[in-house]
Amino acid sequence: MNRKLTDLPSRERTAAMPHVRFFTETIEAGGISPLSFFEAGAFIHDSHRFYWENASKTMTLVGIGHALTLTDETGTDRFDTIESKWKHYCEALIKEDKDMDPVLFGGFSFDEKRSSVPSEWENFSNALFAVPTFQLKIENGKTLVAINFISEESETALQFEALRKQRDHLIHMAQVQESITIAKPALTAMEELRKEQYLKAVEQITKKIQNGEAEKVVIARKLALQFEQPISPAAALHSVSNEQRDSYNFGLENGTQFFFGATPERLIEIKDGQAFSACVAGSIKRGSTAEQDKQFGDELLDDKKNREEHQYVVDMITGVFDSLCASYTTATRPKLMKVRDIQHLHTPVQGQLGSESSIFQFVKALHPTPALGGVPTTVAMELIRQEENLDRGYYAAPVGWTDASGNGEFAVAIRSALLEQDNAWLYAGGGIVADSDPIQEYEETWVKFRPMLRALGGSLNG
Ligand SMILES: C=C(O[C@@H]1C=C(C(=O)O)C=C[C@H]1O)C(=O)O
Ligand SMILES: [Mg+2]
Repeated sequence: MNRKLTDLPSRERTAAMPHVRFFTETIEAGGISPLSFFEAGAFIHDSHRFYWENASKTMTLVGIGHALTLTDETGTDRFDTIESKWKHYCEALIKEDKDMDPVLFGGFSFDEKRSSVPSEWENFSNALFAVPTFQLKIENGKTLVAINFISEESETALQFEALRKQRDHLIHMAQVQESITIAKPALTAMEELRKEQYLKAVEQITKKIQNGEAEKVVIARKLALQFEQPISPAAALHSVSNEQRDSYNFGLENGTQFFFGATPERLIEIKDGQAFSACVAGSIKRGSTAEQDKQFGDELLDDKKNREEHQYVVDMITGVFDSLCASYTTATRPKLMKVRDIQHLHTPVQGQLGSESSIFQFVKALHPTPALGGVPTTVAMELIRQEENLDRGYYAAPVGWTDASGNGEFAVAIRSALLEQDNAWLYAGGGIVADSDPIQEYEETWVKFRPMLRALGGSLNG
């Protein structure tokens, strides 16, 4: 019998949850691909899985099942609420040195004020986080699998033993699995939802900015796709993971729905006392030859409208770092970030954590940056609600993970889609400033739809 399971904590862990114990047990497991593990997870916990691959491809995380689910419906307090609940559970964690840290994975909705009009996002709370029952992590050439288990009962040995059997079964299935079904079912319909309203919104916002009501506002739109057959979450992830080698590739399963994407935009990473963020705003398409690609890139670096879109983001993110970090550094001018389908202006920001700061405090202070909201933030949010009139759900919102040591990373969930069986909704937007043009913005959204259209097998318009 495992020592940890009989070793009752000698003190009450927390006032709020006196009897809770949080067990974790890690083993090393060779020869598993993360996607096979994710797919094998469907036999155990279809409906509760997640996937995360960071942009530098140094770390992959997969979660199967929920050892703990944290949701929150309150508006502005949701970051604090999730953080304090998570901290309570971390105090009850019983862990040995060989065990990896359990992770809490999930996301927040873009807007804490959700529209009362029903949408495809109805089943997503303002915050939806979970500690997976089975956690796979691949990092530094090591594949680790953990069981996480939270219980209020005093006798847990039998339950834990049952979880070990499930874990072994899961690992076995992932190891023997033939390759994942990657066929892309035929697209049977694609609808541009409220295209005219989108064009009108961009025009209206541009006027309002010219009148001095705001400086920048991001406006988005959506596509609805229908396929001949259901697309499995594993197949969708297989595509993005192969096609988008420089992005954060993520997936969050919620019942029969799967929110996934390939985003180039880091919101915040906390690693060993350091904080890293990225200003990503200002866009141009990739060229079809190396020469043309460079020409487009140079054009973007010199473009007044795009530099303005970008600068608002730099000002805001450096402001947050100024208040939450002991010290920080940033480049004086943007560089180019090139991902498969698009190039962006990019300014990294890095700082030394202040004593009171935490990853959730950064998420709270940063979201929404003017890359997805606008300037001033509250005015921009009101204008988005009025003019865009779209339930963004988790599109453009923070999605990511944190662990019991306070490390973690959140990306901004753009270049994303919500998949449900044979239906998918795709979202894309752009930063509107005083000299924006509706048709050019419309074309920019087509470039931003490309990663998800490519992944799902839709036509690459625009
Ligand atoms: C809004 C999106 O992307 C954002 C808007 C950009 C722009 O307008 O240039 C660029 C990157 C992101 O900050 C999106 O991809 O949907
Ligand atoms: Mg733009």
